[in-house]
Amino acid sequence: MELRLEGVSHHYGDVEVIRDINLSIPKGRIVCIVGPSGCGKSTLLRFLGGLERPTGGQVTQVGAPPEDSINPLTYVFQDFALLPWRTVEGNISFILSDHGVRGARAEKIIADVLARTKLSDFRKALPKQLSGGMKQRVAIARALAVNPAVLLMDEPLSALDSQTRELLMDDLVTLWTRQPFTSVYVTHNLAEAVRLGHRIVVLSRRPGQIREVVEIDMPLEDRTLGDPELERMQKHLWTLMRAEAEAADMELVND
Ligand SMILES: Nc1ncnc2c1ncn2[C@@H]1O[C@H](COP(=O)(O)OP(=O)(O)OP(=O)(O)O)[C@@H](O)[C@H]1O
Repeated sequence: MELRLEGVSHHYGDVEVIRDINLSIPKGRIVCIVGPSGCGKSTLLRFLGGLERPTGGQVTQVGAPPEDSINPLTYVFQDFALLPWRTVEGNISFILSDHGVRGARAEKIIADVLARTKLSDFRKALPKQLSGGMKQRVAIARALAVNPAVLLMDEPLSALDSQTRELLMDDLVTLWTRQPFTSVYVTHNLAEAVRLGHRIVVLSRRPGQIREVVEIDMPLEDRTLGDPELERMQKHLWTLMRAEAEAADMELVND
């Protein structure tokens, strides 16, 4: 299944937040969306997930989700959003049960996603016993458990320290390499974008418009920290964003 945004625009009251976005999210690819604060990244993600409708244009799903997809459009948020009173496996079984998946089928899925996210030894732990990085692994495991057609990630690593971010990026690359998934990944962090994105969409500040779409051909598993080609890409992205970021910063200060 692919997602497409066609001529998408949006106003909140009199405020125009997004203008004429045309974008496709190809199957099996990670599309990163970067841009200054308030340019509409999270709003676009809500449109893609069907949580909100744009005031103009269309969001379309092309093709059917995989037959075994339990929840075709699934989010991962910055704040993990785990249920504190449920264990790691309890957090995953809760979502599965909510979609009618219980018993042996749920057990099999839980064992699989815990193994894929290196959490098998932590299945009985409570969220409060886990580090931030482990909590986000649980949130990723929970999202993968419903086998989404498109995984919608909103700043998933922003609450983590830089070392933990590196580890989680490695994990995401390993997960994708073993079993490619389709994802839209919103981030402020350009290093994350060049590490994880097959396609990077740079938005201008409000109203968010596409300034440039950067494609990176290098396989994800070859993208190592400090790679000169990736650093060059990152610099290019920063050149595009710098003036917009400065203007957005001033706007916030003046608000
Ligand atoms: N429900 C709402 N009602 C009114 N304005 C909103 C609403 N949601 C978002 N906005 C405004 O729309 C603009 C885009 O917001 P959005 O959260 O999508 O931006 P963003 O690029 O994700 O920002 P950030 O990088 O700071 O998270 C912002 O100016 C925001 O204040």
